[in-house]
Amino acid sequence: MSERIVVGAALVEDGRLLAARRSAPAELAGRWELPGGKVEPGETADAALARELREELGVDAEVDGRVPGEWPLRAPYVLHVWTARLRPGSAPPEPLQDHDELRWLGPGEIWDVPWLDQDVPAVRQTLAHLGVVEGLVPRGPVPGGPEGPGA
Ligand SMILES: Nc1nc2c([nH]c(=O)n2[C@H]2C[C@H](O)[C@@H](COP(=O)(O)OP(=O)(O)OP(=O)(O)O)O2)c(=O)[nH]1
Repeated sequence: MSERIVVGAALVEDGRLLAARRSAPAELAGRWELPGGKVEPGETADAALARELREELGVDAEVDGRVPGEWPLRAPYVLHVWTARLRPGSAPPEPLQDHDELRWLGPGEIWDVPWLDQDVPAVRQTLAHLGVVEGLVPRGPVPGGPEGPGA
């Protein structure tokens, strides 16, 4: 079966990254992810992400650029991450669909939430990317480093 893309947003505001806690399905509920969803046939990735953010969070977001890399999810899905920001005048994000809690995580808080296992390398790479463009850099041990989880 051919690969299908799930797009996740690195939505950043004031140097903080938005994380969303999944409410379903049961095996993913309670774990945190980058909001987003599946790219539908015929849809571009950035259009899909803007649509998902509108549906799930009620926001008007501008999708910027892709974070290099792709991360395997349950086959046939792979996760791509794009940076995004709220457009001026957008409503603040609310957990309307698929999520029951949202958190804006500052640089020292990124690893305070239990991300989905498969998101850990994606978030780590996203931080490295955002560190360059946003000054959002993690402090303390980084998962995947010598002492962290997800190595
Ligand atoms: N959105 C998102 N989904 C992720 C991430 N990590 C991860 O494993 N997933 C999984 C959860 C789901 O099985 C799948 C995405 O499905 P979804 O339920 O968010 O997408 P959707 O809104 O298009 O779903 P659907 O109900 O229309 O089928 O990818 C992530 O960081 N963001």
